[in-house]
Amino acid sequence: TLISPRHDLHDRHEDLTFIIRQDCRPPNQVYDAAERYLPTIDLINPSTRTIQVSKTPRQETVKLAMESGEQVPDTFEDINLNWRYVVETFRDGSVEYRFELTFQKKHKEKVMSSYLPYVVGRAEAIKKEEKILKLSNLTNSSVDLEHPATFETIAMEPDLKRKIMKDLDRFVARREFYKKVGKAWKRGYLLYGPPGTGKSSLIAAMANHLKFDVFDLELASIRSDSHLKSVVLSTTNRSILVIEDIDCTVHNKDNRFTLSGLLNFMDGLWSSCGDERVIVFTTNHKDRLDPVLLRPGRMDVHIHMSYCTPNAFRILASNYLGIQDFDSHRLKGEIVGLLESTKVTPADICEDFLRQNDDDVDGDDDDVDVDATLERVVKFLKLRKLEGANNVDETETQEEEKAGNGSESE
Ligand SMILES: Nc1ncnc2c1ncn2[C@@H]1O[C@H](COP(=O)(O)OP(=O)(O)OP(=O)(O)O)[C@@H](O)[C@H]1O
Repeated sequence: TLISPRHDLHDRHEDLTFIIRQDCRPPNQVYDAAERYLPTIDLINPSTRTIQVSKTPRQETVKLAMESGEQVPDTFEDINLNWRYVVETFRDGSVEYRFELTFQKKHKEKVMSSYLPYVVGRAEAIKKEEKILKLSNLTNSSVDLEHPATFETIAMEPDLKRKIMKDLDRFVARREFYKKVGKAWKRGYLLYGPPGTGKSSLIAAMANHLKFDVFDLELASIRSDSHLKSVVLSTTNRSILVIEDIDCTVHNKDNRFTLSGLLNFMDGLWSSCGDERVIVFTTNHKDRLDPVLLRPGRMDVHIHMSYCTPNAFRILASNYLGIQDFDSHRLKGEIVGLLESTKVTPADICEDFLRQNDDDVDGDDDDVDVDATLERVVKFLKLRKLEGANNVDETETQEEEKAGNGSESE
């Protein structure tokens, strides 16, 4: 129906409503902020009829959220505001999610310049406190990252672990430094090592440590520079961008990416993504990467994820079997010797430990027979050694090194 302008002018409204739609690319920050902020004001008021309640296994408390059609009042300084949440399904099956924020028109300026920035700021602060992180593969909507790996549970050399945590902490604390030296506030990591050594677990531990979201950037689905740009723009600051298996990308069958295409991609990635980003590349074969990819500035820190070392084994034994005093166990020497001469990944060890639990017919995980378990581990390692006859070469230890000649400005 056409409404005549005259009619419209006579129809005066004291109230104004902002429509805040959920947009995916780039995301509507105000929508995301409202989603986080509103549960912090009392969602249940005299007019509330229904409310969403949820809790994931890792959340400590039950979370409330507005249900479609429900309203929540808020006050800011002397302004009364009303939030309404609407989910609308259209004939073509598409669904629109939106917040409607209504207030007296005369407060328009203040709402724009003070209230909405306040809401966005509060949401940012809440996000930093939240333990639940988002994991997104950039093609589907994001899901909560429920990966439980933390630096405490991850099995790797304690020294390397400390170095990585220190590097991450220093990176997030150095906004001013990056600004001063005119460097983009980003940090690139290359995680390399055989499958099952914990590259994905380390990424989750990094995200849990920094409380950053994780975006999995599937290189194979990138069609062009502009597509890359729009995908990268849809990711948020304070996030980890993951590009897995970069070696496969250059060497895959249909040759989708030439080396120069990949270099363009990486440079585009650095220049188009926002501040406070960690970019993680993973590969199972660092030796297959062209050295130009390893140039400083593209990947600042290289982390070798190695086969299971005795130190890593200690951590897994403590996590999975509750063994705190592995060093005083009679089988320690034999296990350490086998680990040092056998290529077995932490994932293999985890699997073997889980098998022990499965064999526990009482289903009583707390009551692990340590002796029997470690004896079985010895058997497993011996079998592995025989099967492979592929002993670890001397250089295969976990290490951390700076890219190139360490030219990163400090
Ligand atoms: N270093 C580790 N510390 C703790 N758990 C580990 C470690 N490495 C592997 N695991 C266990 O093995 C499983 C598989 O490991 P993960 O997926 O992290 O390895 P990956 O190196 O990323 O392998 P891929 O290259 O195949 O993706 C994990 O879910 C975790 O349970």
